[in-house]
Order: sequence, then C-alpha cells, then structure tokens
Amino acid sequence: MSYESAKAAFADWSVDTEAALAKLAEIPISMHCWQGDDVVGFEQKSGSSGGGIQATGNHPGRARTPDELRADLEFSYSMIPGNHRLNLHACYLDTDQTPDRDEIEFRHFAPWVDWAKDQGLGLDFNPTFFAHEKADDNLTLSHPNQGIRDFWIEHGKRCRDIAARMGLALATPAVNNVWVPDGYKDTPVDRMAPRQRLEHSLNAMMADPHDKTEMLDAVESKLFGIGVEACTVGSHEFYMGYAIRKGTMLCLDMGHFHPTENVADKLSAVSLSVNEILLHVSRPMRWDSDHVILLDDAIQQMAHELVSADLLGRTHIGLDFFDATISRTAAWVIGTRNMQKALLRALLAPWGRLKSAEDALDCTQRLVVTEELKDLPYGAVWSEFCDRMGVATGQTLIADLDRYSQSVAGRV
Ligand SMILES: C[C@H](O)[C@H](O)[C@@H](O)C(=O)CO
Ligand SMILES: [Mn+2]
Repeated sequence: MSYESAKAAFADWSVDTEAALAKLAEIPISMHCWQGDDVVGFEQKSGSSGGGIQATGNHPGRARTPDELRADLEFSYSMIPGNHRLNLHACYLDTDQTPDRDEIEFRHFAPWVDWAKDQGLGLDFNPTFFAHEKADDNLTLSHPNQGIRDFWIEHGKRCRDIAARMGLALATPAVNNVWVPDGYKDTPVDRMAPRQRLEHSLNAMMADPHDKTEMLDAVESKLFGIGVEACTVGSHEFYMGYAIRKGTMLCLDMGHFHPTENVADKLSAVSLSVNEILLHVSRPMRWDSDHVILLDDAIQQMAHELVSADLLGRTHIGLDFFDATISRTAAWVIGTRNMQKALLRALLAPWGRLKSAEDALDCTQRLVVTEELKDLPYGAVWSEFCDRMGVATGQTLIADLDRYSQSVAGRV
C-alpha cells in the first residue's frame, strides 16, 4: 500500500500520520554499547559479570576494540531512522592506560566523546559494579567491608563526574544509571544491614550536586539474578523509595520483575511519585535473559503507556539486551527499530475515541476499536518514515545487515 493510501486510512479514524511521523522523529533511543561485545568491555582485566548478567552464544563478529565497536555502532545507526544516543558502561574506556575503577577519569573516555560529537549522538553512562575482583562476593556498595564499599563509592563518584563532563561537552544531559549486582545466593539472616549499607553508600556517592543540564542520576532495581536468588539488596521497593526520597530517576528494566508482571503497568503508577523514568527495554524469557526485543505485546503496551499517559517527555528510553547467538549489529538494529515501530503504532492510535469509550464504561466499544485498529496499514507509514530518513527497509535492510555481518565475521 502507498503512504498516501495509508494516510487516508488513518485519517478515516481521525489520526494524523504526519503528526505521528514528526513526533517519532523527535524520540531518541539510547542504544546500549554492551550488545556489541557481549558485555566484555575494554579493561584488559577479567572477572565474572555477577548478578546474573550473562551473554550466551558465539556468533562471529564480536567487537574487540573501541574502534571496532564504534564502526559497528556507526553501521547500526545508519540502519535506524532518527537521531539517537549511546549508553556507555564505565568498563568501555578507551585508553592505553590501565586505571582501576576507582581511578578512571574523563580523559579515559575522551575518544568516545569526540566520536559522539562527530556523529551527533548524545551519551549516557553507567558505573560498572561487576566483572571485577572487588565484586566477586556479589556485594559492592553494600559489602560489609568498609574498604570495599569505599572503593565502589569512589568509582561511582568518578562516573557521575565523567557523565557530567560528557553531558556538558555534548550539550545534552547524560543519564548516569546505577545498577549493582549485590545479593545473596541463599537466604540471609539480616536483610536490613546490607540495605542500610547500600543506602549510605549511595548517599555518599551522590553527595556532590550536579547540574541537571549535564547529568541525571538514575537507580535500577532487580528482582533476582543467577547467584543471588535469595535476596537482591537493591530491590524494587528499595530503589522506588530511594528515588522518591532523593529525587533521582527510577530505572525500570523489563527483565527485572517477576515474569508475569506487566512492567508497562508500572509507568503511570511510578510517574505519580518520581519526576523522570529511565526504561531498560528488554525481553525476559522465563528469567532476565535479555533477548532482543520483538514487536510483541509487552513492547507495544510499553509504547502505548508512554503515549497514552503522556510520559514521553519525562521518560528516557534505553535498551538492555545482549544476544551473542546472532549478528550483534543486526540485534541492535532489529531491537531499536522494534521500539520505534511500537512507538509509531502508539502514536497512530485514536486516543480520544478510546478514552471516551473507557470513560463511558463502554468496554465493548473499547475492545472493538482496539481490535479493528490492528488491521490498519502501519507498515506503509513506517516505510515512509524510513524513506524520509534515508534508511533501508525490507529486503534491502536484510541484505545490508547480512553484508555487514559477513564483513566482520573474520574477527576472532
Ligand atoms: C550492563 C547493564 O548495566 C546491566 O544489564 C543492568 O542494566 C542490568 O539490567 C543487570 O541485570
Ligand atoms: Mn538493565
């Protein structure tokens, strides 16, 4: 179907496709660097990830250096319509030096900032509280040992400074998201002490104020991870309370709740108590497996909530998945485009009509309209968006993704 026919089909429902396309073009997605190299980083050190983050698979083409990762990212962004962001982890520093986590400085990330400026990308940042010998107990900011806590507090402080410098350099605030793997494999006798220690460490780490035009603090909860099945110190209730009391952003990772929970349902609820939300859009399969996101019901509901509840202005959309069984660049492209497709569908919904039916308790009308909308020609509007942005679709996209994947297959 042509775009003009699709436009007319949506106009029949009083939906303006041009307004939807204009809005979609303004929504940045923060693409996570760690899909490109299976969460390894560039520290020339080893250590287990901890907290249950684990990339599985051995598809060829893993980026081994910052230059390779940037080349893969450049290709991927060229396959994704719109202007987006990169979410960088602290273990992805780009330097010949080998600073420990409590020694990193902005200069160790300067090549990323220069590159981001050149590419017109915003940057977001994350301290790395895993894959380090001082995290091997699966305890960091809540560790009973003061020295280990201090080490991680210093890391966290430095990351906030680095993120703020990134935000300043790129004239767009960098979200600095804190996730720690802290927890216990078996049932602890004292759940209070580690939570008190985590609270004190976070307070110490975030004591220095930063301009919100440069850096925004976020905290990320988790239900459980492999190796910390019995207790996660930074649980949802812990961070929800912390974010409300301290005025930080709350990060909702779609893989960090019970598999039957609807994370989209949480958006309106938490938005009444926190100003801004960070999303880690992911696809948990039975557990926090971080599969590449599909255009499925969970993602669609997330997009619907963002649009229907008017939360796009105070939600930062980040992605969090890592699949090493498929082309890593294709994973980025497919996942990011799926997030955009879900947003487009939400932007093309006749919200006034749907909400009127609901307000009138006309659930039949709500259901029949919702189901009829599924037959509308979303694909034609998406193709138009990609055409206008000079980005491939369909067979051309598939061929381009395959060509790039083949070109990096020789990396060992
Ligand atoms: C690498 C990220 O920090 C990590 O995925 C974190 O966000 C998470 O979700 C841990 O399960
Ligand atoms: Mn996450």
